[in-house]
Amino acid sequence: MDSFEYFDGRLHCEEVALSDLARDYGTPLYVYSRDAIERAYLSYAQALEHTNALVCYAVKANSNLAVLNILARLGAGFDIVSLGELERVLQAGGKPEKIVFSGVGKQAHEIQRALEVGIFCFNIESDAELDRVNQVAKDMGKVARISFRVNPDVDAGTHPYISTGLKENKFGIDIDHARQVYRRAAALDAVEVVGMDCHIGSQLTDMDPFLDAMDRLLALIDELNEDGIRIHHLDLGGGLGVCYTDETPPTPSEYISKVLERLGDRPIQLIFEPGRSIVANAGVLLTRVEFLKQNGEKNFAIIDAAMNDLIRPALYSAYQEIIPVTMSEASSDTAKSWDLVGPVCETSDFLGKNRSLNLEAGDVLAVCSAGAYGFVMASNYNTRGRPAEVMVDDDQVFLVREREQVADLFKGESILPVDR
Ligand SMILES: Cc1ncc(COP(=O)(O)O)c(C=O)c1O
Ligand SMILES: N[C@@H](CCCC[NH3+])C(=O)O
Repeated sequence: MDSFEYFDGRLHCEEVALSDLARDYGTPLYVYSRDAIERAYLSYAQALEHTNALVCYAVKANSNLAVLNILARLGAGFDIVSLGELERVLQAGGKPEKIVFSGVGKQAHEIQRALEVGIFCFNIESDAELDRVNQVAKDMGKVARISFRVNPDVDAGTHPYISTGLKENKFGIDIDHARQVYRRAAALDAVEVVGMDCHIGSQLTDMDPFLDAMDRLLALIDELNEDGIRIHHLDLGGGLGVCYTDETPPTPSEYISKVLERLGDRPIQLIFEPGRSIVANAGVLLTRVEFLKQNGEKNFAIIDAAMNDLIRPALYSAYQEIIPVTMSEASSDTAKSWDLVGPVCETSDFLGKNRSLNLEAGDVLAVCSAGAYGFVMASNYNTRGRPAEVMVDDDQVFLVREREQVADLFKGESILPVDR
C-alpha cells in the first residue's frame, strides 16, 4: 500500500496524515487515495495499450461519485448491475457507450433506461431475461446489443460466498445450454448478439481458473462460428484478487499478458470488469478506540466502527490488516492480543480478532484495504449513520460524502394516524 505510508511515525495517505483526517472529519471515516486508484486503473490500461480492449470498472466495488469520476476522466468504461449504478455513472461523467450491464435480475424499467441512453451491451444471464430484453427493446423500437454470461463451471478457488462460476451458483447460463440460447437469440428481432461474458468469482489469487474459463469460452465461440454467429467481444469479468495480508495474486499485467497470449490473433475485443483490484488498496477505514475491556482471558477493544460500516469480516471472516495511525512509542514486547469489536449488538460484530497491538482508549486505527466492498456494503443497522468518505489528492482533502446524520436515518418513515 504505497499510497499509505508512515512518515515520522504518522501514517499518511499521500501527503496527508490520517490522524489529522480523524481529527477534522471524525471517525469512522473512509479515506481514499486518488493516486492509488489511478495507478491501479492504469496498470490495466497500460497492459492493454496496443489493443482495442475496454476496462469496465465494476461500480459495485466502490460507487462514490468521486471515484467514478476519477476513472471516467481516465477513459474507463463501467460495469453496472442496477439503474442506480447507471445513474451514478452518468452523473459522474461516464460514457454510456462504454457501459456493460450485468446482473441476474434486470427489471424492465432498468433495461428501458439503459437502452434510452445507449449502453454498450447487456450481459444476459438467463433465457427469461433474453425475452425481457428483447420485448423492452421491441416496444421501444430499438435493438439491444447483447452478450450472454456463460457459467463455465470452473472452481475459482475462492471463498464459497464469492465464487460465481460453478453450476450450483445462480449466475450465468450453463455452458452446456449456451449454444442453444445463442441460436435462439440470433433469431430474435430486437436483440443483436455481439459478445460473450463470464465472471467466475472474486478475490482470485491464482490465474488457472481464469484461463480454464477462457478456454471453455473460446471453444464455445468456435462452435457458434460454425452456426454463423459471430462473437465480437469477450468479456472476462473481474475477479483479480489483491493482497490483504500475504496473498500474492497475479498483477493485472501478468494476468493480461496470459490472456492476450491465449486469445492469439482472433479478431475479438476484450473486456475486463475489475472492481476490487482497482480500489481495495486505495482506501482505509479510520476508527477510534472507545474503551478497552477484558472478559475472562480475552482483551476487547471497543471501536467506533462496526459491522454496519464494514461487513466483510462478519460476512466472510475476511481478514484486513489493522494498524495504528500513530506509531506507538511502546515496544512491541508490551503489545497484547486484542479483538477489535464494534458497538453493534451481534457477536459477529468484529473487524479483527487476535491482533497484536499496543492500544489505549482514544487511539485511532486504520483498517487497511477497505476501498472495495467497504462503504458500498455499509448499512444503517442499529440505526447507525454511515461514515463520511474523503478523497486525498496529494496534500488536498475533499469530503466526497458527508457523514449521515440522525435525521437522515428515519427520513421517509411515518407513523400510523392517531385514530388507528
Ligand atoms: C459481473 C461482475 N463483474 C465484475 C465484478 C467485480 O469483481 P472484482 O471486484 O472481484 O474484480 C463482479 C463482482 O464480483 C461481478 O459480479
Ligand atoms: N462483496 C464481496 C465480493 C463480492 C463481489 C461481488 N460480485 C467482498 O467483499 O469481498
